[in-house]
Amino acid sequence: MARTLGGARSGLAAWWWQRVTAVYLLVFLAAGLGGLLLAPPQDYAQWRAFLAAPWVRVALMLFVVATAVHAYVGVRDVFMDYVPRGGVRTTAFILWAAAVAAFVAWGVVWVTGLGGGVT
Ligand code: HEM
Repeated sequence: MARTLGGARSGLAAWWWQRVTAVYLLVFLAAGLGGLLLAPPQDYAQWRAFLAAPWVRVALMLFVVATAVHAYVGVRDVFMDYVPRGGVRTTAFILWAAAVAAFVAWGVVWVTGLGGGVT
């Protein structure tokens, strides 16, 4: 019984994380695209200053993390629903986790390098 409840809770947590991250992704994209359309940086110097602003970097880093959590949970759930338990499913989990980890590593390098941060 306890195990059944635990399973239900972890499924609920995954469901919650996927929706919370989906909301952030939608708000980030709408606000980001809307803001850039309304007041686009006019030249290279303005783009650099914009991308170097701490709040922009925090928002972009959250975007990378939210995308990673959202994509990891969502695709993992697809594997759990459609791939039978066993070696193939385990291999799929490992490959997918590695791909998402690589994406996060790339995102960290990308965001910290914006505005000439690593030069
Ligand atoms: C900016 C990017 C993205 C946005 C705005 C977005 C948005 C959403 C939204 C609104 C949902 C529905 C959530 C709900 O049912 O309550 C969803 C579900 C989902 N997303 Fe994303 N998503 C994005 C990127 C991704 C990526 C990169 C992946 C995987 C590689 C992904 C995989 C999924 C999966 C598997 C589901 C669940 C579908 C289902 O349960 O039927 N999403 N997404």
